[in-house]
Amino acid sequence: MKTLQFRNNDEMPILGLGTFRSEPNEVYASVYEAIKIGYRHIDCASVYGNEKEVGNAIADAIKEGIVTREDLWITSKLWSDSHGRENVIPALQNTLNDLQLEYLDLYLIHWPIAFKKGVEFPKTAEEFIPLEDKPLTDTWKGLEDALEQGLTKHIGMSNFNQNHLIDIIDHTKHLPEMLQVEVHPFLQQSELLEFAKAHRIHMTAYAPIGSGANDDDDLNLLKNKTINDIATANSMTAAQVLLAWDIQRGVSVIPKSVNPKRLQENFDTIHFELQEDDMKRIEALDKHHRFIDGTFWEVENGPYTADSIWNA
Ligand SMILES: NC(=O)C1=CN([C@@H]2O[C@H](COP(=O)(O)OP(=O)(O)OC[C@H]3O[C@@H](n4cnc5c(N)ncnc54)[C@H](OP(=O)(O)O)[C@@H]3O)[C@@H](O)[C@H]2O)C=CC1
Ligand SMILES: O=C1CO[C@H](CO)[C@@H](O)[C@@H]1O
Repeated sequence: MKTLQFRNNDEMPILGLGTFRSEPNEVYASVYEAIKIGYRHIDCASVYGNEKEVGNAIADAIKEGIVTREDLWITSKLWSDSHGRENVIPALQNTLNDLQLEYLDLYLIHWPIAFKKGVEFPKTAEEFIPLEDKPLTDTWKGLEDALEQGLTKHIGMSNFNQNHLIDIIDHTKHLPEMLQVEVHPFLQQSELLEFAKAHRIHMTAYAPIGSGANDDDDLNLLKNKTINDIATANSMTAAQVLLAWDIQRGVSVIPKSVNPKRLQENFDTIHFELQEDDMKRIEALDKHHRFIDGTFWEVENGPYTADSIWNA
């Protein structure tokens, strides 16, 4: 499998498994089956509420000799109620306990937003903490502590824009190595990708096949005519075209599925390559549309609107 190479020569499989909205009662089978298929990269987060079940699947796969810990690349993310240098390692320890691991391969700050301890999603303005009081640079120091203590091999961030990144890059001892953001043909993030590449920061695409959104046919990536025409011409499925497009741009993908057939279908993308013409046709589809639009951060008289988060 193609990999992304890190500064110390560690390699992350470019295709991994997502676990958001994989219910605790279905995520065990999804992760276990994925590992049997050949997935070696799993994307987790404490806020997904299923890390214990993910951990059970990983532990069983290791116990049964299907993989070793070293074969796997495990990513997790710091939730926003644990920003601040002193809160990072305790939060990471909880994740490690749940996942039954001694170390992560990659730990990310999930959002450039801080709120009070124990809050899952703020419902009032008072539950947020202004970044002036909990600067991202301070939280980043907590990730650096975790790195130096060997609790994670790499550190990075998610949902950060260029300004957030510059803030960290300008003040850090250990440079970030990964930026996880929403990427797909309707939100190509080309400028951010160029910026990241220029700073030797890899990019991972979340929601690479549209995050299950299917209310509006015009915004359904899997039903898009161009994607389906390319799929038919190349004996691929629409999902495989979407994943192959990211991979060919050097962007890692972490499609979520709890369905064995779709897990296999997504994994099989590694055998396909798109022609330059097809890449160009997909380039023309950008609509700057977000499936994870950040509206869930909007509360009455609160500090954020969806737009302000992306443009801060
Ligand atoms: N950092 C962040 O803020 C975020 C990170 N993420 C991460 O990225 C991962 C991927 O994003 P996610 O939002 O889950 O969305 P995806 O783009 O991976 O889409 C998942 C949806 O597509 C369905 N699906 C999977 N494979 C296929 C296929 N081959 N054909 C048709 N439908 C398919 C799944 O259903 P089924 O399971 O039934 O197959 C599910 O409904 C997450 O799971 C999470 O790990 C996601 C959002 C935000
Ligand atoms: O990873 C994620 C999945 O979606 C959540 C919203 O429901 C986000 O908070 C988060 O970024």
